[in-house]
Amino acid sequence: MRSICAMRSLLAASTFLRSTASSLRPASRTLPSRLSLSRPRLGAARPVSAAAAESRGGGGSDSGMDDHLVRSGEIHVIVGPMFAGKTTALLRRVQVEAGNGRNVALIKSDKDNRYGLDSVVTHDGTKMACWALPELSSFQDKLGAEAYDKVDVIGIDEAQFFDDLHDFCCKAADRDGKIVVVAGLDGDYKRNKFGSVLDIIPLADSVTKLTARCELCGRRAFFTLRKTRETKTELIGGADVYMPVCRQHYLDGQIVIEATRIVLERSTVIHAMK
Ligand SMILES: Nc1ncnc2c1ncn2[C@@H]1O[C@H](COP(=O)(O)OP(=O)(O)O)[C@@H](O)[C@H]1O
Ligand SMILES: Cc1cn([C@H]2C[C@H](O)[C@@H](COP(=O)(O)O)O2)c(=O)[nH]c1=O
Ligand SMILES: [Zn+2]
Repeated sequence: MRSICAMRSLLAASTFLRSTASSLRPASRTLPSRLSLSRPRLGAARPVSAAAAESRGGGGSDSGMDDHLVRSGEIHVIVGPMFAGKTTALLRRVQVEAGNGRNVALIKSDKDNRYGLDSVVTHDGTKMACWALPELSSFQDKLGAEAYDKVDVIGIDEAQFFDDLHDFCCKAADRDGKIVVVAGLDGDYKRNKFGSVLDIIPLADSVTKLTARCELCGRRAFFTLRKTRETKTELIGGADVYMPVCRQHYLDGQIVIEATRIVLERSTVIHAMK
């Protein structure tokens, strides 16, 4: 009996909280055209803190209400092994958004110097101009506050190389109302999680895991095999160093690599003893 009463009071409390919450939530509405010109994407408006509104340059509106409204941000994550089409998907999404009149900005890690630092380039040569940055926190300063405020969509490539990915995505989507599209490796060549990519899954609206084709059998490839003996986690490279493989060929590859390592170590010892 006591538990039924407790359940009833919990239900009553939750009904109260729900009705209070909906009365606090502003109705979705169209922003003034002055804003919609530079910010065509109008998601559901929702409250933000005064400090957040201020940091977005949120002052200066006519109604006073506007200072506390911001578009709802989004985070979309694209993961998979190398050669799966992550960068292709990212560029396509960013180009569609730009075609819809949104202001877009593309960022990649400056660690990836494979094709120079001024553009993101796919493995089959499609290119788009980008900001190559050492860390995401420098983006707002690089762009300037005014330009940052006008950006609707932020694309991030090679996300595994950014240590401040989680913090940046939180701020960009939750505080600043940006659409953030993130492409990166979920796992490294050892199939361990890579950088902070997996840490942003709980923040995401959508997660897409792409697959490549196994270079050895043509089946779906979920993993990236490193072809060299280098063991550091971060090693920039393309098809010269890596290949996409299915589960079976990943495991076979690990056996071959391990066997090679043992043979090479033995021959070094034998050579030293001579
Ligand atoms: N083993 C491979 N070597 C070189 N290019 C490949 C290989 N497999 C696929 N590709 C090409 O790479 C393209 C995907 O490139 P990209 O979008 O840069 O992938 P990701 O960002 O996931 O590494 C494919 O459409 C295909 O043309
Ligand atoms: C597996 C793996 C990859 N890398 C590097 C190699 C490339 O420079 C990028 C991945 O590029 P892509 O756009 O996904 O093809 O990451 C690494 O440093 N360590 C690894 O284990
Ligand atoms: Zn295979």
